[in-house]
Amino acid sequence: MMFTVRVPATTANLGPGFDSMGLALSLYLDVEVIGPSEVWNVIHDLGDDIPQDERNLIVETALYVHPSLPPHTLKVRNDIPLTRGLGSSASAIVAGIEVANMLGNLLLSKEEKVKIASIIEQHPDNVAPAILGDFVVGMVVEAKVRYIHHTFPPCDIIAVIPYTELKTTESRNVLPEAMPYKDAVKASATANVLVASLLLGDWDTAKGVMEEDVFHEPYRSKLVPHLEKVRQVAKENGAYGTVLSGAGPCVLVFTGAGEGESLQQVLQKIAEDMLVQQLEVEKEGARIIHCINQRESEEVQQ
Ligand SMILES: Nc1ncnc2c1ncn2[C@@H]1O[C@H](COP(=O)(O)OP(=O)(O)O)[C@@H](O)[C@H]1O
Ligand SMILES: N[C@@H](CCOP(=O)(O)O)C(=O)O
Repeated sequence: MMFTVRVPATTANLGPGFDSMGLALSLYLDVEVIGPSEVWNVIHDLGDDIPQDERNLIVETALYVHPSLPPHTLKVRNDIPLTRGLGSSASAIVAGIEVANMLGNLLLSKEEKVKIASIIEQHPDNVAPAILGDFVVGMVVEAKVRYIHHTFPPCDIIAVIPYTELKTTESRNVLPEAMPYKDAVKASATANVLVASLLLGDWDTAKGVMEEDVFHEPYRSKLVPHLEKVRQVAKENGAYGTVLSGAGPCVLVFTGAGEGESLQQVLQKIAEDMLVQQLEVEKEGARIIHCINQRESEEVQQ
């Protein structure tokens, strides 16, 4: 069987929803399963740091889900920039689950995929929207995964993506071990109001709290000096809100539907050394975009 798995990029946190909220975006990782081979072989152009054998995250995940899976050759096409805060590692994990599901004929449900991926990642904010599409609010506590999947309210989204890397592990290392009770109550209240307003499509309320995160942005801002400048210019131009995408360094700006193009031009002027790109909400999530069984594949080759 030959098939291609497509998995979208994601943005996690949306400001106050640290480790809990995420949104699927219109950049994609495609993994084509070419056929059986003697050893695992991953063809890609992602650089020498990304393994091409069974140590590759996609294969590692597939073997975690189905340890006796026979080796295959995979071909990767990826327009999700790595280590930028757009969920490339989560997409690779989800692709691995989809590969195992198809090759092992496991018939996993979406819920089972979300559970497996969230336990691997320890937080569902990237993997759940990568699997389900659109907007997900979720949690993993002691291997229990709970989530709500919902439509994100209409808006335009601009991503400001530096050409420099910031590994998620590095960006998590600057976070504190604990926070005072009073701050935790404020952080929770802010996230609660944000999620309630997003679920109701109430941007007026959402925009008041989106930039009020207490959990992570205050600690990470020193690693992403462009966040404040982008936020200020976006606000001057009427945007709803600006947040760090995942662990950064990408910054996302949410603005009114139809206003993205002009805001993109303004932001490109102040972020000349970065990629400024308008993205859509990806509604569908991970899927098989192309599949032919062995017989059809032999017929194609004749
Ligand atoms: N397509 C891929 N194939 C294999 N490994 C990948 C792939 N995409 C990402 N990764 C792994 O994930 C790492 C990036 O993860 P991380 O630091 O969490 O950043 P991101 O915000 O992009 O998820 C890469 O350095 C690489 O090890
Ligand atoms: N909640 C996590 C999300 C990391 O997302 P990524 O796209 O940067 O991998 C965090 O903020 O650390």
